[in-house]
Amino acid sequence: MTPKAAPVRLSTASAGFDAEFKARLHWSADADAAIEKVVADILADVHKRGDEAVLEYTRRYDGLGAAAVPELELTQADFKEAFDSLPSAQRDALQAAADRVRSYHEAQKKASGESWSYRDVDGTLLGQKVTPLDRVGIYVPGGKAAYPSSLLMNAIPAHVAGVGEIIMVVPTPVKGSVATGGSGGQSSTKGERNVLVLAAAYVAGVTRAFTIGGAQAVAALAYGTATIPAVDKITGPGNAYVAAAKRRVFGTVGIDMIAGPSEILVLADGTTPPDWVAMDLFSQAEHDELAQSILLCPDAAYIDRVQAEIDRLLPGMPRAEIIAASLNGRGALIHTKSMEEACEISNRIAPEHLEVSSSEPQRWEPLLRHAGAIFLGAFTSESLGDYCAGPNHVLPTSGTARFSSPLGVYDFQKRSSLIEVSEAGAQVLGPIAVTLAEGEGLQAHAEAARMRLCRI
Ligand SMILES: NC(=O)c1ccc[n+]([C@@H]2O[C@H](COP(=O)([O-])OP(=O)(O)OC[C@H]3O[C@@H](n4cnc5c(N)ncnc54)[C@H](O)[C@@H]3O)[C@@H](O)[C@H]2O)c1
Ligand SMILES: N[C@H](CO)Cc1c[nH]c[nH+]1
Ligand SMILES: [Zn+2]
Repeated sequence: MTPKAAPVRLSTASAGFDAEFKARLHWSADADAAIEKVVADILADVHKRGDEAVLEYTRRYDGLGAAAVPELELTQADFKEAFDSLPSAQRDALQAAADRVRSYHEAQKKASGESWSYRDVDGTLLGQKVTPLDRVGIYVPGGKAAYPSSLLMNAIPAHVAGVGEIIMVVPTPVKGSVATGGSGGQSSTKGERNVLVLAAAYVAGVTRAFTIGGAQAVAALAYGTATIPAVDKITGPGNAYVAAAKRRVFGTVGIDMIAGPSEILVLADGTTPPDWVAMDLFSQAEHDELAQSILLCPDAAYIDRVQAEIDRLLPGMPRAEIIAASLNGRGALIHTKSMEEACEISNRIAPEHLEVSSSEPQRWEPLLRHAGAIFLGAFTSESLGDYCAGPNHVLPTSGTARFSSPLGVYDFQKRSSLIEVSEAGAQVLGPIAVTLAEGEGLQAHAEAARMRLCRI
């Protein structure tokens, strides 16, 4: 029997609203002690024993047996074969999505990812040199579902940035292994390779790829092994083991972010068909029992209609159990006094995805300050952004949109300041530096500046 999904109903007019709202707001990324221990041990072991440890954990958690890590490497021929084997509709869709994601990120690079400089009147040059990372690792999740779209969202901006080598890791668990929800049964040499993921690697231009996952894959990328090259930065989403491992290797390598469960917030003025809104709430709820779907609306009768559509549509959903668990555990339908108040609450939540499901989206957009991605108007379903609109779908979650941004070309670049002081410029800057250096008691600094004075 299909479970019932009844997200909590809240009203900003009720006295207890603030407390109820806070209680279910953000997923806590607080360390789960058991996961932390497992991950710390895996990282230390891979650091010490390299390939041997990677093989052992891949057998234990993904049920995938191999005699040596090179057997776990996918080849360019595997990618091409997968691409060629796709039905033309899938091939075209993959290519179309990749083209749009590439165009968007090329525009992003043009707007904010180029070197720049200027000269003072005395000829001193100041600027910033932007360079791509040499080698990055992208984590493509593969435990419970396959994510070719996430592969495109990581590899394409890396490519556009000009990254030299893109090393992909993707688990290909054997059915019944721990990663697929089993208890880790028999090991086999045949994992579940997803054809669309391999084809996406072909379309996006991945350099090398290994069928490993979890903390052992993050460790291999961070520390390097005899077979797997160490990278400069690891990007991409993953489960709690992947997130804990990324947090721990930060410093040895860069990371993009720690992405928590998916979130969607729909800000509705009551003009969108309510079944569209119900399905949009489902679209993120179906990712994970811990995903969060919230509706904010000033029209109580409309909220009733959305709940009626939730009841009508849920039984037809293949992932109804997950959707119901997510909506019951973390969902909310919130009645606000006005759209203005709804915008204010949305800013407090700072959701990963924010849909402005309104006939006047441009009226509300200026009021919205914190969100990973903002989807304007009834036709802009969040799912279009997940696959093919163009912007990146790897976004800050759990309120971190207050201070961080979508994955982008800038995550695959770094910046160096450029300073070329002319002889005349040294006469202007020198006395300032001398005074400040002497104030700090740093004589060598002062002398270095002074030596360059008075030559003209
Ligand atoms: N934010 C985004 O853009 C985005 C996109 C796609 C997926 N996701 C999320 O990424 C996550 C993917 O999770 P997943 O599990 O399907 O795949 P995954 O690849 O992240 O994790 C699978 C790996 O976890 C490890 N593992 C599993 N159970 C373990 C255990 N008991 N002990 C030690 N290691 C263990 C295994 O090594 C396995 O290879 C989901 O939460 C999904 O919603 C997010
Ligand atoms: N919505 C997810 C990010 O929160 C990305 C995704 C991949 N496939 C479908 N959706
Ligand atoms: Zn999604």
